[in-house]
Amino acid sequence: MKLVLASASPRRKELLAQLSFLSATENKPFSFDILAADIDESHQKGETAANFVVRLAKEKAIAGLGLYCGTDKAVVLGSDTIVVLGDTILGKPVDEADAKLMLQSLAGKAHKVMTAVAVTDGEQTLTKLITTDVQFCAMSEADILAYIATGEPMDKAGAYGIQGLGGSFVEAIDGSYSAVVGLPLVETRALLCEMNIF
Ligand SMILES: Cc1cn([C@H]2C[C@H](O)[C@@H](COP(=O)(O)OP(=O)(O)OP(=O)(O)O)O2)c(=O)[nH]c1=O
Repeated sequence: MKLVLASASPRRKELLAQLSFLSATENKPFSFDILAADIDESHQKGETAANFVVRLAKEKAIAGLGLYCGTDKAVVLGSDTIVVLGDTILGKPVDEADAKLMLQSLAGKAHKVMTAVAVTDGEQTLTKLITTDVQFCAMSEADILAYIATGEPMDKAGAYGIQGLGGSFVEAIDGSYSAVVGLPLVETRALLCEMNIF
């Protein structure tokens, strides 16, 4: 059985590699292939944030299985992360002005980070949704501009990375740190166990 990560995210690659060292069935880390599954990530009218993020994770896994060309049977993992502030869903900023608006809206407030993981082998598709509460400290305009100037916000949901410089603005977190970074370790490991990867 081949494990395939359907993701272009370097964070997801690192987190899955971390899990691979805990493989109980063999005395060596399991290997996995990586491919980028490009899907339409637009939100559908009326769709809840939870349904949206789970749907995207599933679509990435299923699209990844369609792209996989190997001869072994594959289990493909897809994941998606969004930031939810009240009724507003924040994905990745489209440009710096968008990043500024996102950070201004998050500053001094609490929001939720939702990460969904899906694994599929073509016969069964399993999903998990993890929601984490994150409290941001107040940010001045200068803080926001300085942070955007580092470039870090641009490829991240909500325009920040808790694992990087953005961690300086995170006052408190209640939930899964790895899920905020992009791949919840405990739940992903459980899904991979269910698919007999561990
Ligand atoms: C909130 C937050 C998000 N992120 C990242 C995780 C995801 O990579 C990204 C959200 O975008 P996603 O669309 O979930 O993922 P992606 O486009 O980077 O990768 P792929 O779809 O190919 O798997 O934001 C952080 O790295 N740190 C954080 O603190």
